[in-house]
Order: sequence, then structure tokens, then C-alpha cells
Amino acid sequence: MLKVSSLSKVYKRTTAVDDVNFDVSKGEIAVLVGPNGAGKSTTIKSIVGLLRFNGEVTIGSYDNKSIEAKKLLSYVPEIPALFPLLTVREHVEYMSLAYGKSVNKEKIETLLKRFDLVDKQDKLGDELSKGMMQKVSICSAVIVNPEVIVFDEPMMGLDPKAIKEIKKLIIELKEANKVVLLSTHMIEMIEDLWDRVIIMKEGKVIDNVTRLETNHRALEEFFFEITGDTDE
Ligand SMILES: Nc1ncnc2c1ncn2[C@@H]1O[C@H](COP(=O)(O)OP(=O)(O)OP(=O)(O)O)[C@@H](O)[C@H]1O
Repeated sequence: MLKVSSLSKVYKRTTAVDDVNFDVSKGEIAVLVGPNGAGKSTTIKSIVGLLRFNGEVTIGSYDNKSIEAKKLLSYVPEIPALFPLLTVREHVEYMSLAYGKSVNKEKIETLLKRFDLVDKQDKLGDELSKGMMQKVSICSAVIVNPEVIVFDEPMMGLDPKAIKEIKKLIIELKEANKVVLLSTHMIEMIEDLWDRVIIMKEGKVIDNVTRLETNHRALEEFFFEITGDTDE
């Protein structure tokens, strides 16, 4: 469903991503992990259409730059980018409208409740804490019922209740047969979530396996073994 083929990205002097290939199927939670500077964010930004790159990314049968692909995809960036003069609720409503969907007040209410935003719903984008912005960003990505959802460090800056909630949400997305791709450094928080791990280092994918293929190994231990980064 999400297919990344021969993806490379060179910034002025740096090859950030070098011939990256992977697929994520419907109903699969894929985690993109790797040390700082491995190329995770560059890969994600290429997939969601924020960067020019060499290679091909397809969503379903559509090139990621097409409108058809964009309709199927939503994205939670590493750093939330909100409109300073829209309220919390308006952000979520706006996203529904931008994707050509009607505003489902009941669904919005439920989402805002899950992320403790009901009493903040009339606050403006620039009146929110970083964690609250992150929660609005998550609600805005989920409200459009995307087939493919990409999260870049979704747990960063969230309080424990919101972390629990986003983990539940990710499992619900999987159960609804969606494609989930998420990058994170918080490996211990995704131990019970992942179906596929894609490990990047120095711009390359150095391993890409399913949980089954690792014999249900602990991800943290597997990660250190593959990357060779140990604290011993
Ligand atoms: N806008 C940019 N201009 C030049 N080089 C960049 C730019 N963005 C990223 N890079 C470089 O590309 C490489 C990959 O960076 P990227 O942000 O994709 O890594 P990452 O795996 O997401 O890292 P982190 O875990 O630290 O967020 C790094 O060497 C980085 O310095």
C-alpha cells in the first residue's frame, strides 16, 4: 500500500538518504528507527511530499505527488505547525474540510475528549503549550480517516495519558486496516506496538524485518545488535 522505491535525497553536501526501499502493508504498523542523523525525517518528509527527492513513493497505485495519493495520506510532523489564529476545534474542522469531508461534530468531540482538549477547544493555536499543539496535530491527522498515516516522533512532548491514548489510537488504526508508519527514538514505548521495523543508519536501511521474523524479540535489544550502538 505504501511503497518506497530507490529513494535518495542529497542536501547540498550531505547524502541524507541513499537508495532506500521498503513497503508497508494495510493493517501493518511499521516503525522507522535509527540513530540521530540516520535519515528518518528526510525519508518521512519525502514520503509526505514535503521534499524533492530521487526515486519513487507510491500510495496505493498513486504517485505520492498526485492529488489521489494526498487524499489517502495524513501526517503528524515532528514539530507541530499550527495556524496561530485558528482555535483547537477550528484546526480539526479545517482539516476535515481540506480533505473534502463534512465536519463530523461527534467524531471531533470524541477525539478532543480522548486528548483532554475539550476545555481547550476555543484556545488559539499560538496560545497552546507544545504538548497541546502535538495533540491538535494528532487529532487533525486522524479526523480525515486516512488510509496511510505517518507519524514523525509522535510521542515527543506528550504527557503519560496522551502517550497511552496515542498507542491505543495506533492499534485502532491497525485494526481498521490502515497503514501506519512512525519514526521514534522511544523504542521502549513501541515494544508492544510494532509489526515491522525498518532500521536506518547513515542514510541506508540496514535491516527491515517483521516482528515474526525476529521471533518476537525485544526491539531494543534487536536495535542495538543491528546498529552496533551499545552503551557498554
Ligand atoms: N535541510 C537540511 N540541509 C542540509 N542537511 C540536512 C538537512 N536536513 C537534514 N540534513 C542532514 O541529513 C542527514 C539526515 O537527517 P535527518 O533529519 O533525516 O535524520 P534523522 O534520522 O531524522 O535524525 P534525528 O533522529 O536526529 O531526528 C543528517 O546528516 C542531517 O545533517
